[in-house]
Amino acid sequence: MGECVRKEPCPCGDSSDALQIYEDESGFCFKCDSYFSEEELSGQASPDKSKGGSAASTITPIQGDYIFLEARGIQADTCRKYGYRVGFYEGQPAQICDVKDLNGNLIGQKIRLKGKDFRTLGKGVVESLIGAHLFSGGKKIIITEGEIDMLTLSQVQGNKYPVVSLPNGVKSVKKAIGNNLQYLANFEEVVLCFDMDEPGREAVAEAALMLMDHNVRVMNLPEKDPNEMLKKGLVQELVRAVWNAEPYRPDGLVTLDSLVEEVIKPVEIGLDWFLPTLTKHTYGRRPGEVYFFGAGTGMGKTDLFTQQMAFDVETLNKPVGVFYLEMGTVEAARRIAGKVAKKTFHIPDTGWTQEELVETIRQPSLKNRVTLFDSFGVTEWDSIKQHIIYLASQGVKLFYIDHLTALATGSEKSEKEELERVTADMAMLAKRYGLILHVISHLTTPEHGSHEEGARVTIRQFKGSRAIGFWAHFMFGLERNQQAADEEERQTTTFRILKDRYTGRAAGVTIKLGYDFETGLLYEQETFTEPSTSTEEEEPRYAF
Ligand SMILES: Nc1ncnc2c1ncn2[C@@H]1O[C@H](COP(=O)(O)OP(=O)(O)OP(=O)(O)O)[C@@H](O)[C@H]1O
Repeated sequence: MGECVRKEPCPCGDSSDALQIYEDESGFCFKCDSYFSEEELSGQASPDKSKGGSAASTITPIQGDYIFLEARGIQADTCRKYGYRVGFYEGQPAQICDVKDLNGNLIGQKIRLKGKDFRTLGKGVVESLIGAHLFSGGKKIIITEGEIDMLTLSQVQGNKYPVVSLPNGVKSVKKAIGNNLQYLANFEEVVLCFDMDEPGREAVAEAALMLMDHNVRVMNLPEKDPNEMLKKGLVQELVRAVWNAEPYRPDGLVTLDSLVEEVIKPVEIGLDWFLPTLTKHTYGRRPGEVYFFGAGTGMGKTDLFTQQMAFDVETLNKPVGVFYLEMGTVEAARRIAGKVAKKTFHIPDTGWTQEELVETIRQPSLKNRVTLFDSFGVTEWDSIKQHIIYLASQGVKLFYIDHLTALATGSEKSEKEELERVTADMAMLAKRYGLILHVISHLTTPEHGSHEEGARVTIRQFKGSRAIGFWAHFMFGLERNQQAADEEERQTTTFRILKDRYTGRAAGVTIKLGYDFETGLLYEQETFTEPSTSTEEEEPRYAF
């Protein structure tokens, strides 16, 4: 570089002799803080920013007029303040916004053509914050996603307070904010006001991470963006949103304070089981929970499931999704109808008539509320999960899956690994969509005796017990001695609560169930009866 040999006007457009030319014909401008090589000054190359300073542009600015942007509700004065004009670009009507560096030198322009077609003139634009040259520091600065929102927020505050825009929407957040961290440190608060959509929220998280050393606040709007609010006349609400901007907090963290309203509501009782004693001990079934049932073979797991879903559709009026992976849909439908009609429609010659079957199966409560999965041999969890998500989108919240063990076959992973994956995924699915999943699991052989002859069911006998034990909200076991000499004993099932995550109190509770061959129904042998509550208000239930 060497000595300054003369002074000249800078290409940044400053007319004074701010550009010092050195012996090697390179130069430095004290106005725009830019270094220019000899080639740049002789017009052969663009400025080298690595040597410090910003890249003053040599673009030929597009001209235009400052007018009232009627469709947006933006006044001409606001446009003038930010250099936002209406003119023509390449023969098309265009909105043109000047982009200046912090010294006020024009470095480029943003052009908005019809149909959200944006053009950028000038290289440094993507690293700048539009409008930043207007504000050197202060209490707070708002950063918007685009120029129109910037103009909107400035205008609703009387064009008195700092508002700047990302140069190229949310995709420019990294460069524009990363390049202006020092500038933003001149403000006590940085308020982010990006669009209220997924990309906007992601950009907030990205910006907040870069602005960790700054005091970051985030605006929340009832509409998609500030200009939408201005167009709807929600000016006061918009100004209020500026003042109500909240400190940035990553998703997933909530203060107790923000939960107070929810917490003080009465605790809700879940959906009833068909077994009153079970409802009493579990406080019902809650959205987001997964229940696992284990028993030996032929013990009545599917039967119990079928009775529960018949209760759901008939008594609770709730739709159900049925995933019986080892039973045909026709047989499953007959069994569900049987539970509703108290007839064993799946067994011939048990005293039911064809008319009864037809009448039952055509009941609106049944035909409209039961959706069965026709597996065609498909037992992959990922496919079944998609069907569950689809049904959830149609309003089905109660699902019955018989059985988990079938879902773990056919995977490249070991059965244990696959069971762990599927079980964890089920729990996430239930939580995410607020579903209730009832899942049957097979058992390993007990150390002593046999399940089919009444051996006790324990948690560790469930196939995939580690994962099930971890993710299940409740685990239940069914025990019955199918070989007992006494007929009543053969039919009596001990329903055992093995795990209770909700209160911990029900674990160890057993309920004796009898089985009526005529109706094909399970029933509690000693039903728990609630003391009379006729004078009390009804307990709140999950709106489900
Ligand atoms: N307590 C009971 N007493 C007598 N029979 C019962 C009892 N519970 C269910 N059953 C009958 O036993 C048969 C087998 O029941 P279910 O298919 O429900 O058993 P499961 O445990 O699901 O069998 P699997 O291990 O084969 O899946 C059914 O016909 C059912 O109606």
